[in-house]
Amino acid sequence: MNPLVAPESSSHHAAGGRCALSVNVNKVALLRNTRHLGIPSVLRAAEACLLAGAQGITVHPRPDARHIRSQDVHELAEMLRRDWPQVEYNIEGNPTQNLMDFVRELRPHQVTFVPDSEDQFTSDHGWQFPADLQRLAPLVAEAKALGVRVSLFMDPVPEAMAFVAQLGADRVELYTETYASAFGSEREAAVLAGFTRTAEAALAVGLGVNAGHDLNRDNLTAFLRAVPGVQEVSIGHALIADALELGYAETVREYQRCIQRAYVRAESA
Ligand SMILES: CC(=O)[C@@H](O)[C@H](O)COP(=O)(O)O
Ligand SMILES: NCC(=O)COP(=O)(O)O
Repeated sequence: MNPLVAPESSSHHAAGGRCALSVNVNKVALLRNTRHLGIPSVLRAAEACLLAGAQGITVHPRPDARHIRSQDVHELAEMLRRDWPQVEYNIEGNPTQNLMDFVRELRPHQVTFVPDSEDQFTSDHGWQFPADLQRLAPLVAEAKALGVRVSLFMDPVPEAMAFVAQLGADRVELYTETYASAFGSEREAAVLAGFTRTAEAALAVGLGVNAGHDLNRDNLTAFLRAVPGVQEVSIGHALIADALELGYAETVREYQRCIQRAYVRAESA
């Protein structure tokens, strides 16, 4: 299969340089896997989200294939290459497990390295530096040599950003669960300030900033207002849950409105 790698100038940003929305379709596959009927269709879900204005598709094929399977990763790559050449394909996973085979074969636009164990319930932490430097260095270099943008899943620790830059990665994906669980509580402002400082540190060393995990329609706008330079959010669990009630198209439009609201205030301030 031809690689999906886009020219360096292709940033896959939403119009106007705003944060792009990448829809994670893991949970569609999770439901599909409870029968042998092929429904709901992962491909049709991705297509409906793209038709409604999503800028990217994210998958996290776990080694136990509990949701996204190897066949899904390949079929999505083929569909995006054929029908949606401007759409970013982001594959997440642990490069010391099953991820690099997908990277070598499909060369997606972006790969996000996540330090999950094989049977992890869901992602719950980022890479630790300097401890993870040595084992990540050749994997980052290999993905980069294949022309794939590399993002590292990171906790909001400003001091760690220099290590990511030292590795030659392009972006960080800030692990936002701590923000999501603090949202609406007295801890929210302090937690959010940690994300702001981390994004500032990332930008200062030349990294791009992505974010994801437990972002939703309630907490997304406030996050984007407070955290500078976020280029992409990947959202799955809440978005697919919303789509069960609202449908894919209305849900994607609603998340895009959440993103737009973050910029309207900034632009009119
Ligand atoms: C890295 C990250 O935060 C997401 O990929 C999240 O782990 C989704 O994975 P699950 O859908 O398996 O929870
Ligand atoms: N990288 C985060 C992601 O893809 C989706 O996370 P979630 O919205 O399912 O928590």
